[in-house]
Amino acid sequence: MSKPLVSVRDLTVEFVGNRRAHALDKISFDLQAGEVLGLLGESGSGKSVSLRTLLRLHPQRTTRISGSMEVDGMDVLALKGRELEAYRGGTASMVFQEPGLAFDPVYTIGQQITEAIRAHEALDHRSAMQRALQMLERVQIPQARRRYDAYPHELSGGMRQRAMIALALACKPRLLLADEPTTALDATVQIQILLLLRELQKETGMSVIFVTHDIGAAVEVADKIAVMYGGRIVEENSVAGIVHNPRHPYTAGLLASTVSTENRGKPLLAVPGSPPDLSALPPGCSFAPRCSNARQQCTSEKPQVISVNGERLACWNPVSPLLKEETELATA
Ligand SMILES: Nc1ncnc2c1ncn2[C@@H]1O[C@H](COP(=O)(O)OP(=O)(O)OP(=O)(O)O)[C@@H](O)[C@H]1O
Repeated sequence: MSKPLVSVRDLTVEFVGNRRAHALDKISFDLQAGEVLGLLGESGSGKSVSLRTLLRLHPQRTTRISGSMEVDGMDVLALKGRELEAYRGGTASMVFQEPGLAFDPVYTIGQQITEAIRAHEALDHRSAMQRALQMLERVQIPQARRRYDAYPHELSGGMRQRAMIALALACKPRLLLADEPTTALDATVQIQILLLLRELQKETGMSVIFVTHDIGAAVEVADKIAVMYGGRIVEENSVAGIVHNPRHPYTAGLLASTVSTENRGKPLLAVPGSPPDLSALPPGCSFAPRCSNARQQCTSEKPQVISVNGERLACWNPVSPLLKEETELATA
C-alpha cells in the first residue's frame, strides 16, 4: 500500500489552562489519499479536539501536545509561521457545524473566498474571483453571481453550509476535516450536503475526516470508521466491519439498533451510564464502569491497542470472539 496521506501516532492532547482535561490519549491512525474516515462517538469523546489538533488550532500556551502528525509528508507539529498558514486552508482545511465560525459577518461570501484563494496562491484578483465564483457554482448555489455579493446572514443555513464548503475547497486541499457539517441542518438538506461532500471528495481525490454522531451519515460517507471513547480510539475498522461485526462493547452498544442507510439522521443510541471525566480518568479502561463485559483486569489495566489486518481494537474482553483469540495471542 502507498504511503498514507495522513499518519497520526500516539497523539496526546492535554489542556492545561483553567479547564483541565486529558482530551486525547495516544490516538493513532492512517488515512490514504482519497479515503474517508468517520470519527464516531458520544459527546466529549475527543472527536472535535482531534480535528482541531490536526489543523493546529489550539492555543499553544494552554495545550500540551505530544506524539506525531504527518500530513502529505509534512511534520504538522513542527510547522511554524508561513508554513503553518500555508498548511491551514491550503493542504488541510475544515468545514464546521456552524458556518459562522468560518465566515466574517462584515464581508461578502465572495470577497472571503476570493481573499482565501489569494492568501494561498499567487493569483491576481480577477482570476481568484473567477475561481471563487466557479466554486460557488460547483457547490450548487443557485444564482452564484448574485450570492457572491451576499453577506453570510443573507443566505439560508443550507446555502451558508454550501458556501463554507466552497471556501474550504477553494484552495484544493488534500485533506478536508469536516466537523459535524450537517448536524444543524434539516434532514433533507443534510442528505443533499452529505451527497455533495461525497461527490466532491470523489471528484478531487481528497481525503476526508468526518466527525459525526449520526451512524447513517457515517455509513453513507465513510470508507472506514474510528470509534472514540474517553479521548482514545477504541476501535477502528471498515464501515462494514464496524456495522456488521462490532468488537468493542462500546461500539456494539452504539450500534444496538439496526444500522442501515434508512437510519440516516438517527443519533447514537444512549449507552447506559455517563462518559468519563477527562480530568480524572480511571487507571484501567475508561469504559469499564459502563461495560457489561468488564472483568477485573479492565478496571486496573489500560487495554493496549491491538492491530490486526487493518483493524484496531483496545479492549481486554471484546464481544466478538475472533479478535478475542487474536487479542489473547497478541498480548500473551
Ligand atoms: N479548549 C479546551 N479546554 C479545555 N477542555 C477542552 C477544550 N476543548 C475541548 N475540551 C474538552 O475535551 C473533551 C473532548 O472534547 P471534544 O470537543 O473533542 O468532544 P467531541 O467528541 O467532539 O464532542 P461533541 O460531539 O459534543 O462535539 C471534552 O471533555 C471537552 O470539554
